[in-house]
Amino acid sequence: MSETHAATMPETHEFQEIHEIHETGKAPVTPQHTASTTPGLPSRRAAALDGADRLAPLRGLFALDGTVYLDGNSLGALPAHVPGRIADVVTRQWGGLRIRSWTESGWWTAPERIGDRIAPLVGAAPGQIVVGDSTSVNVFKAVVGAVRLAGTDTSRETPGTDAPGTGGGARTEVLVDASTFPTDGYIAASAARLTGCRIVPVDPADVPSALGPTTAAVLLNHVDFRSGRLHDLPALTEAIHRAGALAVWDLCHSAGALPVGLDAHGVDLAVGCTYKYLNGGPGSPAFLYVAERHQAAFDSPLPGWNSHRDPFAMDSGYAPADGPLKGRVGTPDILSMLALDAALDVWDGVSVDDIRAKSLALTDFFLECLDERLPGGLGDPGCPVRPVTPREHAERGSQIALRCDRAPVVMERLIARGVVGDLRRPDLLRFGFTPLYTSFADVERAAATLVEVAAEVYGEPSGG
Ligand SMILES: Cc1ncc(COP(=O)(O)O)c(C=O)c1O
Ligand SMILES: Nc1c(O)cccc1C(=O)C[C@H](N)C(=O)O
Repeated sequence: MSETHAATMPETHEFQEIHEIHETGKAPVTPQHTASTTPGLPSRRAAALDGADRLAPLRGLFALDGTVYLDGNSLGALPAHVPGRIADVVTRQWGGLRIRSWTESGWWTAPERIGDRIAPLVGAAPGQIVVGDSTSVNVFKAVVGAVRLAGTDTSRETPGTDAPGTGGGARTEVLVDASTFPTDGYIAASAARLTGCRIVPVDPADVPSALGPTTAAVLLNHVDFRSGRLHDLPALTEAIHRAGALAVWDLCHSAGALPVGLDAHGVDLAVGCTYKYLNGGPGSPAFLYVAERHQAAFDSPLPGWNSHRDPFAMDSGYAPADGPLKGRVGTPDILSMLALDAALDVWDGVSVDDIRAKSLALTDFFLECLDERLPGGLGDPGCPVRPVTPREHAERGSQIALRCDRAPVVMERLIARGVVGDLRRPDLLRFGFTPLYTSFADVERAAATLVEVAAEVYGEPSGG
């Protein structure tokens, strides 16, 4: 749990102090901050960048304090209107309408309705995304579903009865990103065992050479959760298809952060969480995309009653619904789902291309500020932090990860000074940049505080 602890919010007095700096432009003088280099006011450059930023007004839609919040790649900030909407769901819909809300408040159809709201953000036409369950559960549905679509699930009671059957049992490998977020690796390994496949961990760059006639499916992360590296979804999907296999993408770190183009690039299945860049709240439900062309043959390994063609027939025999509804399982978590529904309102009229442009400008500016302010710059051999996120825009997600051998103490002190990133053990500092609410002034303050903390920590005997 130490990562979670490292991301704990500052104590109240620290909040107040930072708030004061922000509001008055003057750093309060305390023993800890006497020699602070934290700029009171943004530089002209940061102010100009903020002045020219057409997404800047969206910041006002979020409940933010004086903290610089750079952890939206783990848990997005709260859109300010969500508590009111949830209060209405609880008191009027649940409290007043009670069971009538399943129909009158649209509860029953929320998974596919909200899926259609997420669709344009990931480049999907309506009718292909369903919201519900966790990302982990959706990885299971997608990987087993992909292997079945490849026609190679050797463990099925009636093999080949309703799958296209392109492999005739020959496609027995599932390739998985070797540096994947752990849950994907665990679940894919279990999915492979259950379908009579073998799991093959592979570096995403080596996927083209690892593909072959035995590959059934490939599970990849669009953006690596540690390094922030963006993988080439169009090229990898194409290579996977050339080998006759199916591409399953985990979009947790790209949905809401950059254009994905699911339909345009012919992705087969995809999953993603909604609590990072989509700001759906802690534990908000994940989403599952099944490309329209696969929906008829998609055979969910979790065919719960909510995916039945006529759930209230309470039939003992299973007959799947059409379209994305096949991805549903059991009763949706309505409170979380409707918090997400409300949170998605901030996207009305927002272009994902604008989000991407700002994301790259924010991460460029962060690196630029560090380069200017760290003695010798980021390239100096003695520099205490080294970027592991690629500099090339085409390979960068919306976070910057810095390797730092004293990362735990550096992140603890950053958080104590109101700059919230997170730690991935043993030596990674992660900073996520959510273009909807992060300003260039925030970025500058984060960089200045990091320079200040690094000077302090590296001026002390190690172990401190
Ligand atoms: C790439 C990736 N996949 C999956 C998950 C986890 O999914 P779940 O929603 O099941 O906790 C995360 C983050 O928690 C993630 O970063
Ligand atoms: N899902 C999380 C949670 O329930 C608790 C703490 C962190 C998370 C995360 O999302 C971690 C995140 N996927 C990561 O990139 O590290």
